Amino acid sequence: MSFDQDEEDQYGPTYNVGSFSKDFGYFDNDEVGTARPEQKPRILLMGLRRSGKSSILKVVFQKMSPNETLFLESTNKIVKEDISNSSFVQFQIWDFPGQINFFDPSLDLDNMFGGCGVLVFVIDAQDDLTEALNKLHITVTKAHKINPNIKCEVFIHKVDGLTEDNKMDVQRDINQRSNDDLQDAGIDSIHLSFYLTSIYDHSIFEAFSKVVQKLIPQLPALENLLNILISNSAIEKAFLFDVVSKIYIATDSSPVDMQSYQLCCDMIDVVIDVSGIYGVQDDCDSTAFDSQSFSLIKLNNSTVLYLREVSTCLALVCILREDNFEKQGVIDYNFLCFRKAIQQVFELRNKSLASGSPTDDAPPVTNSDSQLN
Ligand SMILES: Nc1nc2c(ncn2[C@@H]2O[C@H](COP(=O)(O)OP(=O)(O)OP(=O)(O)O)[C@@H](O)[C@H]2O)c(=O)[nH]1
Repeated sequence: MSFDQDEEDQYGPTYNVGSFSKDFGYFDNDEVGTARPEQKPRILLMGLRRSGKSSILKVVFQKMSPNETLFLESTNKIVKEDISNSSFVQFQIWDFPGQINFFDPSLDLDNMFGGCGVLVFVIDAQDDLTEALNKLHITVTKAHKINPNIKCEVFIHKVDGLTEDNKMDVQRDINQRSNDDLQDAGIDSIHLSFYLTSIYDHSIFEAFSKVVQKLIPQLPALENLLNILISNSAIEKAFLFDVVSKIYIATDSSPVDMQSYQLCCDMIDVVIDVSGIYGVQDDCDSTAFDSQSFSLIKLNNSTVLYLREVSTCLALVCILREDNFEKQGVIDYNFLCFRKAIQQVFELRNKSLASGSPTDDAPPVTNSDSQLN
């Protein structure tokens, strides 16, 4: 695998996001049911100028380091980014220029908002909020009028510059004012979700994980499978990761704490880096990983991090107590059942993509396959 791609290669439209390129050979691509661009769900990134939209896109999906975003130029036209990392992670992101004017007659709002899955509105928490809140109100009301199914997510961004108390105050303020504006306008059918984000920590990855999950109709089936896996394997927490972007597409239903998520992200970094250096031999067709690949890290607090490859660019990362890992055979057997079930969900999704009809169907999930502990 080569890390020395030139700039153009790195950020051009054909760039395969992340240090984890497909030619790495981690996975075989047979399972990727690639959707046509027009079939892909769409995420719109909107907000005032300099609020941080392009930085978010570059940091999460193009592995730009946060410091490099200081040199980003203003976006002056809509930038469309195709994300096709795995069967579940397929969507388009449209990055809008901050100065977009919804009253400009040349703008095709129907095309912009119609058929769009999620609208992410970015607010710079370190800037004056009034203008941002006005723009948020105009944007969500227009979007909702055209597409009542659109999900509206608000990133309260650049919170790295705020103290913990300040963060809470700003979130409460934005939540209150934006909902008051909607109520004053007599609109109560728009639900806004709020996230505190920064590109300088994992918060932006966590927030984007939740946004992407809203585009995955099979999410309840994935969560159910993870619940069954952890309860039968004495696992504390399990994430299903898209290893390219490090967003998690599903987790079990126990609450996510930031520290566990960061630990799992760091583990993926370690695995990718070590594999990138030692995994692939030059001029050789052999791949760094195959379906038997796994990684195990023991921490000095009697906790184990366990990573197993699931399918194309998807990995299961679990956190469990060292004592419980003594029954690794049971965990591995349960994992194989889990992977088989995930593949069935994949197949169903691919079938629905091929027929062009989106479906919420997922195979019935039972825990009869999993071996009880
Ligand atoms: N402190 C801090 N700065 C950030 C963060 N995200 C982005 N920035 C900075 O904000 C500035 C503007 O970022 P851009 O990504 O260009 O903003 P934009 O919303 O795309 O701007 P337009 O293209 O003009 O609409 C850059 O200098 C970034 O480094 C963050 O989480 N924290």
